[in-house]
Amino acid sequence: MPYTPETTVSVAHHSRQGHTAVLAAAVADGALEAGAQAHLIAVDRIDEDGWRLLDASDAIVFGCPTYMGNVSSEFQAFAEATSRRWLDGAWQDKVAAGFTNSGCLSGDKLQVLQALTILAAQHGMHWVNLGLKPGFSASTDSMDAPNRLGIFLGAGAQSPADLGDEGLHKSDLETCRLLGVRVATVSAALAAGTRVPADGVRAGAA
Ligand SMILES: Cc1cc2nc3c(=O)[nH]c(=O)nc-3n(C[C@H](O)[C@H](O)[C@H](O)COP(=O)(O)O)c2cc1C
Repeated sequence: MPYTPETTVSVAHHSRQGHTAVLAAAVADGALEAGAQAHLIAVDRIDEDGWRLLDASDAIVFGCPTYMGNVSSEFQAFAEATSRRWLDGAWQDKVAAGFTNSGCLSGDKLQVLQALTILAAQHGMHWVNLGLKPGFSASTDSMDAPNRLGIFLGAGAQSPADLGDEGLHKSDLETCRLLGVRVATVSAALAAGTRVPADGVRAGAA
């Protein structure tokens, strides 16, 4: 029986109009399905309990809307507030991943995912990419397939500016759910390789 330790995945997100919050919930759903505990933390309202949850998490998935081709100012305020953790190395070797939503199909989302990747790298975290082939790259493909926008670094989503949550695309919701599954799976594998289980026997041990 393989040793699969329970892991905790926190989704540290900002959302001003609610779209990104729904995507954050999809990431958390995926992590739960894969056997992790999951927490949703709105970074613009984070309190001491929220910081404690992040510090205790095996993985942190960062998410925010794309604003002017970059992370939202609320998310950036959170990123800067993590500098104490950077100083202490508190998030070193945690798993990280990211997602973003924008009004345009592209909207310069890549810049946001790169900013989130660099935040994770500064903390010494292990970045987990999306791990999905593009959903829509041939004339026979469907825009309903996961990763319809063909992004590899993390999950990218798009919702029309004049619509609320109902404007979120089912492909994007599924893409975020699958990111949550992947992060939880990688976190469990990493924990199995580094934590000593109660019975002292790891997967593959004689
Ligand atoms: C200040 C501001 C800047 C924005 N900049 C971009 C942008 O650069 N690219 C884009 O595609 N959409 C842009 N948008 C649209 C948002 O990314 C989009 O509405 C997103 O769904 C908002 O997420 P939220 O509902 O979680 O707040 C911008 C919106 C605002 C309010």
